[in-house]
Amino acid sequence: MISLLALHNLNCCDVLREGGTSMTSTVLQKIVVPGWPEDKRQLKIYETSDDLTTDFADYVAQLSEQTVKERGVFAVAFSGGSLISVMGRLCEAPYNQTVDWTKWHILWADERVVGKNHVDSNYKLAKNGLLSKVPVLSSHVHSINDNLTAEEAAAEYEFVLRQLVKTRTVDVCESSDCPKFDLILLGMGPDGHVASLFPGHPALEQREDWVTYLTDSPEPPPERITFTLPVINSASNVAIVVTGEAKSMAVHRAIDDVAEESDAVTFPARMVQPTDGQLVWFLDRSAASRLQCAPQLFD
Ligand SMILES: O=C1O[C@H](COP(=O)(O)O)[C@@H](O)[C@H](O)[C@H]1O
Repeated sequence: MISLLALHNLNCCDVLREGGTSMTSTVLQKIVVPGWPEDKRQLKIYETSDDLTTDFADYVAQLSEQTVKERGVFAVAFSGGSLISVMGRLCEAPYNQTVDWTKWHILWADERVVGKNHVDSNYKLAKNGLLSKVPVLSSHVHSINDNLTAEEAAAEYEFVLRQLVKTRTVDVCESSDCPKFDLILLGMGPDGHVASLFPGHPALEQREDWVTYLTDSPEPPPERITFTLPVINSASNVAIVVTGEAKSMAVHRAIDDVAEESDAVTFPARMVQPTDGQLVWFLDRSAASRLQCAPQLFD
């Protein structure tokens, strides 16, 4: 694994190069960025997608174990897209045996307003790719009601979330009064969208509701619901998983200090900044290939 402990607002980077002896014999590099607490923001870059999926599975399994010890449950929000195939490693040994799946409560950070059997359903993707292969309790899987309009589905999903917060199945963030998920898992589109928060879309500005809706998503299908930024940024842990060269420019705009000034407040992935929680970016080498904060990786 090539690992960077790198944070936003990079001015100068103190680069430590260490000999790595992981299973794939890659080199470990750390970029320590002044001004950012190392324990709050991490950027991890992997030589191969296999390295990434294994380390990501370790990360999720460790958070699950630690949170179940502390709270008795693990409240996690999934996204759809390529993230689910990365999560596939969790269905394999040792994770399928060692993770306490019965303590997981699963919601979706975003969902397409289509039937649960529809090819575009994020629920269906997760069910086929993970949930049908591990002993998660069906009563702990909180998917949207697919018989409603997008507006109704968002309102009902927020109601479900409020009930889970009342019972502290999902914790509460004291400072924002928002749900405080133990872990929110995000992918990122080539345009920088996370969950279904797209650049320039009013849903990105929503600060009141926990769950909002779109009927004009720039990417099909048009009708979606999504967690709002305050909910994402209130989580204890947020992971953003990005692979492939096609997203390298978006990765650069989301992370590098040289990104356009306006990106700081309009580029969705860059706006994921947990207030008190921890953020980890998981990138493969291709996705990281335009990162200016780490050119030495690609010498
Ligand atoms: O539309 C969506 O896209 C993003 C990114 O998907 P990816 O396949 O490019 O990784 C995804 O995270 C989100 O859940 C989904 O609804």
